[in-house]
This record gives sequence, C-alpha cells and structure tokens, in this order.
Amino acid sequence: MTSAFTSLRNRFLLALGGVLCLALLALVLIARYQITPILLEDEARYAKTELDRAERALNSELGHMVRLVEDWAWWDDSYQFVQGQRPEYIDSNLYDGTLNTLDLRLMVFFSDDDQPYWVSGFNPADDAFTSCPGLTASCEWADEIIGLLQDRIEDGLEEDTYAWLLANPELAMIGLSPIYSSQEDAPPSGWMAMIRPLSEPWITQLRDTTGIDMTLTSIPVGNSSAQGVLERLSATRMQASRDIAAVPSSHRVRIDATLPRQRYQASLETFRFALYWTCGVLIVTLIVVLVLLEHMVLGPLRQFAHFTQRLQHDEDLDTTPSGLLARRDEIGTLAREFQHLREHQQQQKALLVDLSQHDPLTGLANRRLFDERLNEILDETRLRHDSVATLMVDVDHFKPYNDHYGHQAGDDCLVALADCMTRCFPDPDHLVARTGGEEFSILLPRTTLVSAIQQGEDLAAAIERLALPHATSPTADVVTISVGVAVSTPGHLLMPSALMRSADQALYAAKQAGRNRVHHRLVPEVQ
Ligand SMILES: Nc1nc2c(ncn2[C@@H]2O[C@H](COP(=O)(O)OP(=O)(O)OP(=O)(O)O)[C@@H](O)[C@H]2O)c(=O)[nH]1
Repeated sequence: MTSAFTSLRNRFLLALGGVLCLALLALVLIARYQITPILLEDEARYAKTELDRAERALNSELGHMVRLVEDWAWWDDSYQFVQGQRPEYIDSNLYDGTLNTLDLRLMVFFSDDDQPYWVSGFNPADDAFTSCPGLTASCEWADEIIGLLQDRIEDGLEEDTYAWLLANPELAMIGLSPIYSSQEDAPPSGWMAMIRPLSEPWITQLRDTTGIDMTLTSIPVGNSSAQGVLERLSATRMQASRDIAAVPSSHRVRIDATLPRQRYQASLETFRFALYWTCGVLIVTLIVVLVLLEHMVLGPLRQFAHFTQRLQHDEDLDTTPSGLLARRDEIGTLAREFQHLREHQQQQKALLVDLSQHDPLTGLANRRLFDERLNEILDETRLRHDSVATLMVDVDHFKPYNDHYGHQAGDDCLVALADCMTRCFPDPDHLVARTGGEEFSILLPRTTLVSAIQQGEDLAAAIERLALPHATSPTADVVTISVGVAVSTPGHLLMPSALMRSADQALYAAKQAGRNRVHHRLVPEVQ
C-alpha cells in the first residue's frame, strides 16, 4: 500500500495546493506592490483636487473682498473724506452697524503719507466698537494690523487693489485699495483697508458652499510644509493639508480638509471582490481537477494495482478487468500490454511445466510427474479403498542394441516402444512414464493384480509384435521387454517407495527368469 506521502493523489494535491498558494501569494503581492500604490496615488490626486477647490473658494472670497473694498475706495465721498472735506462721512458710514452688515472687524483709512487717517472697528478683546482719528488710545488695539498694512503699502503697492489672508494676530481677510476720485485726472488719495475675520460661521458657510469639511488655522512658517500633508486617519477618513501664503510673511494659513476615502475603499472592495472570485475559481478548479484525476486516473490505477496484488495470491484469476482493457487511453494501453505480457508468461510457464514433467525424447511423463501422480493416486486410493497397480518395464539387452545399431537407432527404438505403450494404455487415468534410460513405469489406478499381470503380458506381446529387429539379443531376434508388477490393495496398503521397490524386485525376478516375461511381487506386509 502507498503511504500518505507516496500516494499519487496526495502528491498531486500537494503540488496543486502549492500552485494555488503561489498564485494567491502572487495576487497578494500584486495587490500590495502594484494595485495599492496606484489606489493611494489616485487618492492623493483626489485630495489635491479637493484642496485646489478649497483654495479656489478662498481666492473667490478674496475676490469678493476686493470688489467690496473697491466699491468704497472708488466712491467720491471716501475720496473727499480722506482729504478732510466730509466730516459727516464718519457718522453716516463708519458706525458699528455698517461693519456688521459688511461682516467686517475693521476699516482703516490711510492718508497720502500712509498714516492712519481714520480707524473704525471692533476690539477683539471685548468686542467693543471704537472709531478714532488715527491710532489714538481707544484704537490702539488695531496697532499691529495697521503696522502690517503700512508695511505692505510701503513695499510699493501702487494703483491696484489687493487682498490677502491675514494669519496673525488673527485669521482674517484683508482688502486694500487706493482711494480714487471719479474725476479721471485726479490722483488717488490715501488707502482704504477692510479686515474681515474668518469666523466660525464664515468657515461653516464656506464648508456648505464647497462641500469640503475644512478648517483654517494659522501656523508659523517654521512648522509649514511646502508640499502639503496627507494623513490617513482611518479606513474611511483622511486629512489633507496645504499651507497658503498670508500676511505677515512669518505665518501661513493652513487648510485642513477632512476627506472621505470612499474612492479608495470602493476600488479596494472591487479588487477584493475580484480576488475572492479568483480564489474561489482556483479552489473550484482544484477540486474539479482532483475529482477528474480520481475518476480518470487514480481509480483505474488502484483497480489495476488491486488486480495485480490479487494475481500474486491467485494466478488463475480471469483476465485483466474488462473496463481497463476497453479504455482507449494510456491506462488502457498499459492494461492491454500487461495482459499480453501475462498471456506470454503463462505460455512460457506452461512450456516450462511441460518440460519439467515430460521426457523430451518420447514425450512421455518423466519420473517427477510419475512420482507426483503416484503419490496423489495412493492418497486417493487410501480414502476410497481401491487397489493401485504399477508396471515397471525394462528393455531387454538394450546395451547390445545400442552397440549394434548405434545410439540414434536406440533413440528411435525407445520412441517406437513409447508409442506402443501409449496405444496400449489409452485410458486417461493410466499414466505411462519414462522413468530411466530404457526403463518405463506404468501407473494403473483401480486395477487388481490379475488385471495388471494381464495388461503387462498384453504389453509385452504388443512390443514383440512390433518386431523391431534385435540381432544381438540372446532372448529373441526382436526387441522384447521384461515387466515387474506390484499392486497396493486395500488390505495391503503401500507407501509409494515400497510399491515401486516391489515392482523393481518383480522386474528383477523377470530378468532373472530369462527376460521377455511378466513377474509380480507379492507384498509381504502392510505398510
Ligand atoms: N540410444 C539410447 N540409449 C540409452 C538411452 N538411455 C540409456 N541408454 C542405454 O541403455 C543401456 C542400458 O544398458 P544396461 O543397463 O546394461 O541394460 P541392458 O543392456 O538392457 O541389459 P538388461 O537390462 O539386463 O537386459 C545403456 O547402454 C545405455 O547407454 C537413451 O536415451 N538412448
């Protein structure tokens, strides 16, 4: 029997399992080193696109800021106000209601020498509204922002309108414009600045407008990242950050956008789906291959192996199973070749058995077969209480015959005698054997002593009738035989050796008595 590891099925299963594992490993590696990087790259592109959109929304807000500040800066009343001609401008325009309506924290008018001419706004410390001519005590809270604006103006801004994000001291938008007159030839006079805080309600509105969950924070330049940052918070959320330029230059405004990862997840799910299906198909293929292998190869091979094992114990089994012989594949060829080999072997074996049991010259049974049959017959005889006779036959003066006629003639004589004996004992139960050079033995089951003597005499007469010339025989001028007869009867059961010894003694007696005669030997005792 095959062990678990030498079993063809287990080895095939192991090999296919190995191939399956390798295929799965390849898929996992492809997923990890090919698919996932592509998906992450796509996700990074998506994050950049969303940040671009958020930045565009901020720029759009800055654009609105520009238009708002231009509305006021291109107004003749504002122009005349910074030239000191309209004192009522303050009461009618620069009060808290105006700033609230415009969603502003601070409005600053600069005179031609870039000094603050008028400051109106809400103090972030207590949210109290103040309106002052220049940086007087009650408007000193705006000192830092006004300093930043002056730096910007002194950096060389001319005849244009600007808007920036303010990162420090607070998050806000700045709009700055020269103040123009409607008279085309009049030069601009001073500057006007508006500061709109990036308050939580404002950012909430921006979120609603863009659909992007974002926050804005101020960070020092030292903590800023020029490339932007993408951090994956969980399987479903990621945070993309980008720093954009702001005032003052020591700070930047960071946009933090919390984005869903559904694109990545969806792609991953699709890939996993394909992976599971591929695994499923591979496993089903493996099972189908194993079933086919079992059905088409292993089953027939086992049947064949079982048949050859049974052959070892029972050589007379029928032919190879017909199902195997009828197959048209390699196993069928193997079975047919095996069958041919077996038939050839059986023929050879039969030939060998025949050679081992028969005399090649005369074709008669030899001593081996005679002894076997004698044993069998005597065993059966004991059970059935029958008698068995043996005739021992010797050719008279055969040496002179050989010497006179030659060895080949001696062979021919022996063949002629054998044929005559076979004709004399045609009963299939009788066995004529050549048990020596010119000695023959005849086994006669169920034969009495009288009958055996009679058959011996008939044989001697038949041989004599052959009239084979024997010129050198002192007994007769033809070939003659001497016959010794012994019988095992139910009253005198003999062992095979004793029976043959008795026949030999009877033959000796026949020779001594002058040859060409039949003698029998009385059995002296029960064996
Ligand atoms: N041609 C031939 N001769 C054989 C064969 N086998 C034995 N012989 C011869 O048979 C002869 C037997 O001689 P012996 O045993 O002396 O017997 P015999 O001459 O027949 O004398 P008795 O038996 O006493 O009558 C020998 O010469 C053997 O060579 C054989 O196969 N062919």
